[in-house]
Amino acid sequence: MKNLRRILDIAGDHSKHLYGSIILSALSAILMLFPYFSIYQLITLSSAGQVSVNVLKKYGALALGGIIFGIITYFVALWLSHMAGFRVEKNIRKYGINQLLKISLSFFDNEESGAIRKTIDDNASLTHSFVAHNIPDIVRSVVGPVIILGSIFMINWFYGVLIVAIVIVSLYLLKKMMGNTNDMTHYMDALDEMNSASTEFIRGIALVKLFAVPLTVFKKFRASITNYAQWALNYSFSARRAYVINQIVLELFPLLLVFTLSKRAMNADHFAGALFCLLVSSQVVLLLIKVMYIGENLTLAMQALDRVDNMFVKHQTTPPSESLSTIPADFANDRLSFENVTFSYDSKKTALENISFDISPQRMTVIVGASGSGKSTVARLIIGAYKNYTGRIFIGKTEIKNLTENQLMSHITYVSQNSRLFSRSILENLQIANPNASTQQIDQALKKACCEDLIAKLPKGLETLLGEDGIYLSGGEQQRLALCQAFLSASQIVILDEVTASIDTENESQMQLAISKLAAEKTLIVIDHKLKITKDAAQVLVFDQGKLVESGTHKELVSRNGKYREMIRMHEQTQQWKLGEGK
Ligand SMILES: Nc1ncnc2c1ncn2[C@@H]1O[C@H](COP(=O)(O)OP(=O)(O)OP(=O)(O)O)[C@@H](O)[C@H]1O
Repeated sequence: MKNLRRILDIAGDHSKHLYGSIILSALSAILMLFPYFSIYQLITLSSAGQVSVNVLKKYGALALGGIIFGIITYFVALWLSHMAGFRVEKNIRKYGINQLLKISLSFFDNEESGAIRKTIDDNASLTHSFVAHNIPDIVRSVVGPVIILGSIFMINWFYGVLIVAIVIVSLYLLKKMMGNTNDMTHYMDALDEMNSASTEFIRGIALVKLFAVPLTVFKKFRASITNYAQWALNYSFSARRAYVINQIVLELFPLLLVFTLSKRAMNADHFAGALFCLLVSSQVVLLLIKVMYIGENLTLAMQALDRVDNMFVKHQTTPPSESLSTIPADFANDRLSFENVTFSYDSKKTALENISFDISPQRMTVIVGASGSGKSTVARLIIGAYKNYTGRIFIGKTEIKNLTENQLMSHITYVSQNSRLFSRSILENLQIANPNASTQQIDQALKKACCEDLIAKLPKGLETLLGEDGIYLSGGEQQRLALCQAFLSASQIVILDEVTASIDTENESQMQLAISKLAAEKTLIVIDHKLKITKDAAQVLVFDQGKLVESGTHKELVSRNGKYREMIRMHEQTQQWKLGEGK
């Protein structure tokens, strides 16, 4: 009942379709019993010699009518349950997307996008099929046996008691057959893990072909299949004893009935009653077996709902205390400062250690360092993705721990090297950064972001739909449009995280030009390993193994014989090697 309530809540205004489906399924179960009732009546009447053509026609019509209307009402019930099922599926997806919008940014650091989509999609369609197909079946499987039992009691109380005893034992065994719920949870987890590993496998198959590597590199996929097989086996084995006993118990009633009949003196009335009970008892057996399978689907559907819920639980953002969050930070004019900040993603390794620095408003700060030195982690802490650091991060006098992610993100634009556009028109994509931007503002932003040539070559300019007619933009072009979004947005702080990392030289030079224009308007923090724009920066922060080892202007840092100078020297060397190779 609790589970039904949960599904009705998700169905929302379509719950009335579900109620309709339940009522019609019950009606269909009753109608489908009419043929048995007709047979019983005919045998009883024939023993009294009262069967005429008219009586035969009457009960024949009753049986046929029961079957026809039973089928029709069942189809209508299924139609209604499908309507409710689709709404439940839609609402679960909607819930998933709403949760994604509310969830902490750290969530996306830890979960693969493919796995998130699969969890929402798979579990939404699993719940859909339960609502659409299994709910009408559950109703029929419950109503049918109740009516059958009632009529058996009316005919012969002894048979009634016998079958009730069998039903009680069988229900107990059915519950046992659901198996160990713990095994079931592991089984579902293993299934999910295998699904995402298979997606990864399919994605990587091109690399396997290109480099002719053996398939054994997909150890994770193999391990996930073995793990799934193990849990599938564990789960099935945990139900096997109850399953076998239940099958025996369910076949018991017809056997006992035949046995009892053979012991009694038989008159026509007895014969009619016994035949009726024998016929309908097989229905009870069939329906109970159905309950057994549906019961398993119910557990799966409820676990599917739990899985969508649980995916988000540990990343739920906690709102800061009301009094502190209302203190306004002036993102345009205040300094951004780290005071003795230490942070680790897990207990194994410290990602940032005792970091302190000041970033001046409306200036460009460039963060450099080797891979894994902690550059992106600084950005993630500024946008509030993680709050479990020690030390303090301020914008002006406001500690950012006391601001919600939404408050922070409405003032900060974060562009990463993975920023991608939606499959909508370019204009719509740009308007995401500022829904009220005028045509003039958009034109200006395109100009500043050096995107005019990019738009000019598209068939419908700004109205061009991405993804349609095979129109796609390269990663570099998408990054340039992301910069245009940064110009358009009202954010005063812009963080560019390795935006030029994997783009071609033409896009890169356009972007560098755009970045220098952006630096004139906003507080700009650029994470860059190519060391190409450090000369224009007001400040360069040099990171090494989670520590801030140097800071200053490019000129100051070059004059010191430190880490930065070493990086520049190595960078120049690699450039020369490249040139040498080309000769
Ligand atoms: N989500 C995460 N969970 C656990 N550890 C992480 C996570 N993200 C980063 N790290 C670790 O934290 C350290 C700093 O990572 P970070 O991404 O900040 O480095 P980075 O300097 O930006 O490197 P890159 O230039 O390669 O992006 C590294 O040791 C990295 O392995």
